[in-house]
Amino acid sequence: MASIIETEGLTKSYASGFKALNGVDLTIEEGEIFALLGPNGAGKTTMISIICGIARASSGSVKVAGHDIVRDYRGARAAIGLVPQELSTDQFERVIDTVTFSRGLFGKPRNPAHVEKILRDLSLWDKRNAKILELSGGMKRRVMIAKALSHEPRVLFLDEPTAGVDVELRRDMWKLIGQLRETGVTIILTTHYIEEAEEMADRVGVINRGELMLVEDKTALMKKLGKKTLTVVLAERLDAVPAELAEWQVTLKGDGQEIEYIFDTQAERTGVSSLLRRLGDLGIGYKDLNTAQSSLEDIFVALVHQEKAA
Ligand SMILES: Nc1ncnc2c1ncn2[C@@H]1O[C@H](COP(=O)(O)OP(=O)(O)OP(=O)(O)O)[C@@H](O)[C@H]1O
Repeated sequence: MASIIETEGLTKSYASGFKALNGVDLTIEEGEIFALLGPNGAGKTTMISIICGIARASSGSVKVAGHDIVRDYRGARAAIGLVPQELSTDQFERVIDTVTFSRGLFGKPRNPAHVEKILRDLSLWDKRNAKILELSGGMKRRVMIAKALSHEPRVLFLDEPTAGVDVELRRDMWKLIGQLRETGVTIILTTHYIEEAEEMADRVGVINRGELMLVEDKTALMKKLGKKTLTVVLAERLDAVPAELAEWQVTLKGDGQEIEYIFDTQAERTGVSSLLRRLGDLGIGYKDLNTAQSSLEDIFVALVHQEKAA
């Protein structure tokens, strides 16, 4: 795969002297969905703003589709569609007009067929003549995406696409992002919702205090850093965890019907077989066993925690 965005040594110090980004090197491959995860104030918006040419880096460089964001701003910017966190569009304007106008801003010739396609893809065609203020929150967000796609960008930035939306709408948005990817658009999203990265992303970058702590393939990351939970479904319920199981630090779940044991998949000894042997020695029978991978959330919390401790 070819890269579509390359940042090198990206650093941003605000006028206050605060360093919001500190030497970020990142390459985004064309066609992938990349999730940038980080706590509040980590530097996500700062990073997007610099890549999109809205803010200037203090040092370092950004290339978008081969165009330097400073020396060839127009070329770089034309390759980018940005869906900002906040809705920013004239409330009294009609849907079709605002999308058509956005396209014009990039100097692209009128293309009603393209605008129609976007509106249809985003299920906004029936609402094309509605004023923005007449739309639901979810529709307004989709209008923002339609605007960002109006000039046929190769990369779409979504800054917290589902912040503050209900679960159903969030799922719709995920589906939509998946469909957009099918069209070949590279998608970069920032999010606080780990499940969003887990659900959507091909690769994940974790940023904290202006530094990119890791960039990794999502599944590899979950495997590498993840822990697993073993649930032992007991033949008979227990009132308490027997003292003989203390070394595994198991917990009793499901009203005493299950024992839960968390283990490190990478450890030389996971403790699983010794735990099962001990259960056998104690005459504790079980009906079923299952294991589950821990979530990206656990990984993320552990990472940020580790860094704080350091
Ligand atoms: N114009 C500015 N002047 C000074 N400091 C700023 C400015 N803009 C952002 N910052 C600081 O830079 C840091 C990174 O902010 P940024 O908005 O990039 O974080 P974020 O990761 O997007 O956070 P959130 O998830 O809360 O949106 C924060 O500490 C913020 O206070």
